[in-house]
Amino acid sequence: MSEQIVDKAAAGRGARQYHIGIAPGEVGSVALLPGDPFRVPFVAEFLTDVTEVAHNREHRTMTGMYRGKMITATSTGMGCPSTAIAVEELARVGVTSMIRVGSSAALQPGIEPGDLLVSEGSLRNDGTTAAYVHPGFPAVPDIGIAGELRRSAESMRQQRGGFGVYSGINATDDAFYAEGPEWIAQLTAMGILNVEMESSALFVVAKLRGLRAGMVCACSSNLLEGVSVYDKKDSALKDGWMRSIEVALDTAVALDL
Ligand SMILES: O=P(O)(O)O[C@H]1O[C@H](CO)[C@@H](O)[C@H]1O
Ligand SMILES: O=c1cc[nH]c(=O)[nH]1
Repeated sequence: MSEQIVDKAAAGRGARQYHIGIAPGEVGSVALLPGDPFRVPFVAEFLTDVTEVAHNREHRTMTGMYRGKMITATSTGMGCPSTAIAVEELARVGVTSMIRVGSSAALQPGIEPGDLLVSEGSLRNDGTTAAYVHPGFPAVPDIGIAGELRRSAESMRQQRGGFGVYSGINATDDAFYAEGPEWIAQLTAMGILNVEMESSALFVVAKLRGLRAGMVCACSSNLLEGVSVYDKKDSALKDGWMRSIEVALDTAVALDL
C-alpha cells in the first residue's frame, strides 16, 4: 500500500482536534452529549466554574464542576456521522465516558412528553455504524452506566413525581422524515421503545475505542398517539431535558466516571 495514504487512526493524535476544536487536557474524563449546541448551556446551568472551551460547526463544548467532579458537555449535532466524529475526537482529548442527553420520540403507548427514556441498546438503522462494524454487531451501552441512569431516574421520579421513567431498546434512524407510518408500526410491533438519531454511533464507536457510554432521553413526542411537542417553548420537553441532564450528572458522580 502507498505510504502516502493517510491513516486517520493515527492522524491528529495529541493535537487540537479538527472538528470539535479541543486539545488534550482541556476537558474532563466524562462528557454529556446533547444533540443541539443550544442545549449545552442547559448542562452548564447545573455547573460551577463554567468555561466555554470551543464552538466549531455543530460541536459546542463547555466544562464546569458538579459536586466536585469536572464535567464536559459537547453537542454532537444531528445524526450518526457527526456523532461518530465527536466521539472519536473526544476520546483523543481524554474523555473516557460519554452520556447522551437527547430528545426522542416514543413508540409505545402511554409515554408522554417529558418522560425519561433510558437506552438498553439501539437498533442500528444508520449508515455510519455499517462503515465500522459487521451488520450483526450490537449497539449497546455500558451496562453499569445504563443501570445507574435507570436507578437515578427512578429515584428522581419517586422524590419529585410528575413524569414517567422507561427503559428498553430504541431505534437509531438516519432519516427523520423517512419515518413513515409503516416504519413506525413495524418498530412498535418489535417492541422498540423510542426512536432518535445518534445512539447507535455513540455505542458502537465507544465499544470499539474502549470507552463507556449511555443514553437518557426526554420524550419529545409519541409517534403512536399523535402527540407532538416541537415547540421549544413547551415546558414538558424542556423539563424532560433538564431531568435527563441531572440524571446523567448524578450518574457521572455515582460511578466516578
Ligand atoms: O434533541 P437531540 O438530542 O438532537 O435528538 C433528537 O432530535 C433531533 C431530531 O429532531 C435528532 O438529533 C434526534 O436524535
Ligand atoms: O428520529 C426521531 C427523533 C425524534 N423524533 C422523531 O420523530 N424521530
